[in-house]
Amino acid sequence: MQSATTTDRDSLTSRILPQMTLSKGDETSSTGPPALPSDNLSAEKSAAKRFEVEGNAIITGGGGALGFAALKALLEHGLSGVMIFDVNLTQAQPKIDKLQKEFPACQIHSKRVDITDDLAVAKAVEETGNLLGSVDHLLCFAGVVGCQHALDMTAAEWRRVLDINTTGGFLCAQAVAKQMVQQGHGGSIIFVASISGHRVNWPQPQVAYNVSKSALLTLKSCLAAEWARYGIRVNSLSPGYMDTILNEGEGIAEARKIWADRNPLGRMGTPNELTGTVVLLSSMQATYINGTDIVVDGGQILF
Ligand SMILES: NC(=O)c1ccc[n+]([C@@H]2O[C@H](COP(=O)([O-])OP(=O)(O)OC[C@H]3O[C@@H](n4cnc5c(N)ncnc54)[C@H](O)[C@@H]3O)[C@@H](O)[C@H]2O)c1
Ligand SMILES: OC[C@@H](O)C(O)[C@H](O)CO
Repeated sequence: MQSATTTDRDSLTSRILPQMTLSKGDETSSTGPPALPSDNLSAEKSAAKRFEVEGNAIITGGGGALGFAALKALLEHGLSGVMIFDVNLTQAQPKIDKLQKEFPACQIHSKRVDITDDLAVAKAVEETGNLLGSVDHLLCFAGVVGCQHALDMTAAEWRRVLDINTTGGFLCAQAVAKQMVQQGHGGSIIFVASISGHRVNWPQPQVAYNVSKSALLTLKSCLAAEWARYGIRVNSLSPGYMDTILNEGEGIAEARKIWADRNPLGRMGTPNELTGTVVLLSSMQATYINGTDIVVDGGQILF
């Protein structure tokens, strides 16, 4: 049997799918998958230049350790403008101001946004589009961890973790995808999942966290399949144990030792060891990478 052509596939899709409610740009994208990105892969672009990151980004949790390291790396690779959404910018704002001085040609903005608030997210994404001229990348770093035994888990704590880590990611992706569809030239969305989405953490009990990250991996796959027709690539990365404030605090010293002992490289990772993957997925080198997850864990999940 012959495989379905693009036209067959689109006609099938339009019969089966409910009507999309996206307004501007939707009709132009409904005739088939987007063409290859203009001349960005042409021979005159050197291999190094293909790692350049074009356009503007929203980074949720950009005030945190991993999000901030990613932001700096993206600026080093050519990002034009950025808006950080973070619920707590108190510690981060002086670092953000310093970064603006290091990269005077880039626009670096931050906004206090709770990513679980759908109306606030939609408004903030629209404002960002108006301010920067476009939103071409979304990187979802905002997240929280919680360590409770399943038998002690309250409904409120379960909902808090899922709401921030999973629903918050969906709300940001949906608002940004609507903006990207209107812009008409696609974009890149990256969720920050975790090795916790792939397997159960040890020794800490983290049922809500693990479920939230596992759901994020499925969310990434679903959106990658749905939004490729708009030129939007959706991927995720799964860090292992990184040395950030998320993994500090009372009583965690023993766990840190266990994590390092069970890692083939014998140590936790640093925020900068994640940035290469962030740049790769955001760059023109990744135009055919869609719906995948990249584990950056020093081999933690091998043991
Ligand atoms: N550090 C690790 O070992 C590790 C490993 C795997 C995955 N991750 C994931 O990476 C991401 C970043 O981790 P990190 O180590 O930088 O942690 P972090 O605590 O330094 O940063 C998280 C940021 O998210 C923000 N945030 C929390 N709730 C929010 C909300 N409702 N709205 C907006 N912002 C909110 C926080 O204010 C903070 O700035 C998280 O999603 C985390 O689950 C971390
Ligand atoms: O699985 C690794 C991370 O997601 C995280 O650092 C850890 O589980 C938090 O305790």
